[in-house]
Amino acid sequence: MAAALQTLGGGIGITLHWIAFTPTIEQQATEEQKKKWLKLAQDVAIVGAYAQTEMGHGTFVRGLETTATYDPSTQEFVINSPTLTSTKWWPGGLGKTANHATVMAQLYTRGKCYGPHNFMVQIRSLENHQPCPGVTLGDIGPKMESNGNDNGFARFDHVRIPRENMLMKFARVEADGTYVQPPSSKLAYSNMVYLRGTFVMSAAQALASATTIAVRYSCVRRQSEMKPGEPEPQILEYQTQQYKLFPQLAAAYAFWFASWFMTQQHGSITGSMEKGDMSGLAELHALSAGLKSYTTAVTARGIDVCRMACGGHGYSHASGLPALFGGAAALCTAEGENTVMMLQTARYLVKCFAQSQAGKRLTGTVAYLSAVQPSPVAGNRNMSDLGTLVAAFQHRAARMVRHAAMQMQGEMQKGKAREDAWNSCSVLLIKAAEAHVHSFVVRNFAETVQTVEVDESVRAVLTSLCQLYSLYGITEHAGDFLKDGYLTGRDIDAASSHLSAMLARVRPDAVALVDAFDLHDKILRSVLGRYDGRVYEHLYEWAKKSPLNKSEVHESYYKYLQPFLKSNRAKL
Ligand SMILES: CCCCCCCC/C=C\CCCC(=O)SCCNC(=O)CCNC(=O)[C@H](O)C(C)(C)COP(=O)(O)OP(=O)(O)OC[C@H]1O[C@@H](n2cnc3c(N)ncnc32)[C@H](O)[C@@H]1OP(=O)(O)O
Ligand SMILES: Cc1cc2nc3c(=O)[nH]c(=O)nc-3n(C[C@H](O)[C@H](O)[C@H](O)COP(=O)(O)OP(=O)(O)OC[C@H]3O[C@@H](n4cnc5c(N)ncnc54)[C@H](O)[C@@H]3O)c2cc1C
Repeated sequence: MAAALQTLGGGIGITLHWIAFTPTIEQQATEEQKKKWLKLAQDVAIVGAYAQTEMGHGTFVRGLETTATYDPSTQEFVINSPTLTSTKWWPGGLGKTANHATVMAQLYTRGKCYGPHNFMVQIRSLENHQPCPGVTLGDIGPKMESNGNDNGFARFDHVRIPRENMLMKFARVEADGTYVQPPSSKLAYSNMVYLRGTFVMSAAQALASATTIAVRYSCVRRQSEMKPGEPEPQILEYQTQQYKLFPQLAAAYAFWFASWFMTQQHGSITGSMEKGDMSGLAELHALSAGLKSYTTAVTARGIDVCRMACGGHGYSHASGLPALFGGAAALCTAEGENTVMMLQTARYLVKCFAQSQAGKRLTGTVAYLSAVQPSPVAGNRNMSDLGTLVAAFQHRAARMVRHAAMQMQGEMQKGKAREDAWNSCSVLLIKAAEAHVHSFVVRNFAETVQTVEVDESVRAVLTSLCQLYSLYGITEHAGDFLKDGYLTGRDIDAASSHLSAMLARVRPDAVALVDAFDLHDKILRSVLGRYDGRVYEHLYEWAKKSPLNKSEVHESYYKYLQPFLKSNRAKL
């Protein structure tokens, strides 16, 4: 049933039921509430949306305007949309599919506001799917991509729900209206941390799909003459084509491994939180926010590189690449806009740097900030050694975090308020946070290829891929490594030479590396990326099925072109 709904498309969007609505019940409902709603959601006996974003606020959750006001006389919450901008706007499935929603609203009780909390609201009748009394629903209209998903809007006109519909695992409102504090006010945001973590795998899978399509097509496509008189080569023989595709292929593996770490971290830290230990929440938030931002941004850019590497046919929907790009572009905005998320990571790094300056030994993903020497030790480094490459990325990140933090401290010493100093250093802060996440991805990639249980021949290929990913990062951001002399120009030249060698070394395994993603044609939905490589036959068949080809002479000829041609000819 769920699969059927999933593929129904055309105005039916059940994705968010699975990735946001159901996990919110799992993470924010009490055991009692889970008994009431979780199985209904898991069996798709109800279909839900995660209704947090409003027309006027998506990023600034504390600025949301929807209200949930507790009425102790009836022990109900009154859900209301007080302004036009408080209209819930964007939630997937909200327009036409969902009959329930978890609604994020400002909680008021006894005349005081306690900030955003989640509430379960039935929005459509289970009998006839009509909107419930006081609820106005609709679709927000065509989008860049994913138009099968009915991202919708909702307005609430003093809709009453039982007190028990507030998801009360962390915070509670008693029958008399007493508010009971949660261990952390940010626990109401916990499902966003979870979802951001899943975006890392979504990015990896999207980049894996795009590189599968582009690498396979680059073995089918023959074009031009590499040597006069010789047959047209596979375009994958061109070094420029390898330089376009193999770093994206390496990034797909890097992000795949990063998502393994993210999943493990999320499970471990939320497990500790279940026992009351909140100490890991800040690192989990910073890591999920930074990884989500970094991997989705690189993925969206990488998919477009793959699209361009396929020439004209890459621009056709037959390739599957425009749709992949549109989906990946959504990942850059949804679940926390990328800039805002990277600034959250920067906020955590500045805090950790200050702790390190005060003598605290840092642990976890920021441990290197304590360990890295501020003064560079230039010298002829072995740029093919993974340890050397990891150390270079950590040095770069530590230097940039230190620079941004010191810049901010300097602004405040000149008398600027902290918020103003933050804003005037935020570009530096973003770059430092990106360097931090990049160094994490490189280190995690290197540790994974060195420890994963695979045949040694496979380890050798993965090691080459990790070297390629790291060397590409160093050459693309050479200035960051040269700035304090940690790497020399000779090191950068060596990195470029090794990168060229890695392109040639990965070439023989490129098809095997994309086949290893094991993406069925039905998932890839790409004529160019077909497993059987029969691109041209299927491209022609695909085009013939275009709606425009239903008639030999399209009706637009008779309506527009014919009279236009006629009147132009009459003037000759
Ligand atoms: C190719 C595949 C195609 C698939 C296509 C799919 C398309 C996408 C599918 C749909 C999914 C999308 C669903 C959604 O978008 S749901 C809505 C998502 N919305 C957001 O993510 C909102 C983002 N904004 C926020 O999270 C917050 O407003 C904020 C930006 C983090 C700011 O919060 P706040 O103002 O409260 O906090 P401060 O910045 O002042 O920081 C205060 C301290 O709180 C800590 N903090 C913040 N957030 C968290 C958290 N989540 N967990 C833990 N701690 C948190 C922060 O670190 C500060 O701590 P400090 O100690 O420094 O004070
Ligand atoms: C495909 C898709 C699906 C979605 N699904 C859902 C869903 O199911 N449920 C749901 O609730 N929401 C959903 N959303 C909404 C999404 O969560 C928001 O769009 C997202 O959080 C961004 O918020 P915003 O739209 O307010 O952007 P804004 O924050 O208005 O972004 C505009 C610009 O302002 C900048 N900016 C904002 N704040 C700051 C700051 N503090 N510092 C620096 N720059 C800043 C941003 O960087 C950005 O450049 C979806 C969105 C999309 C595109």
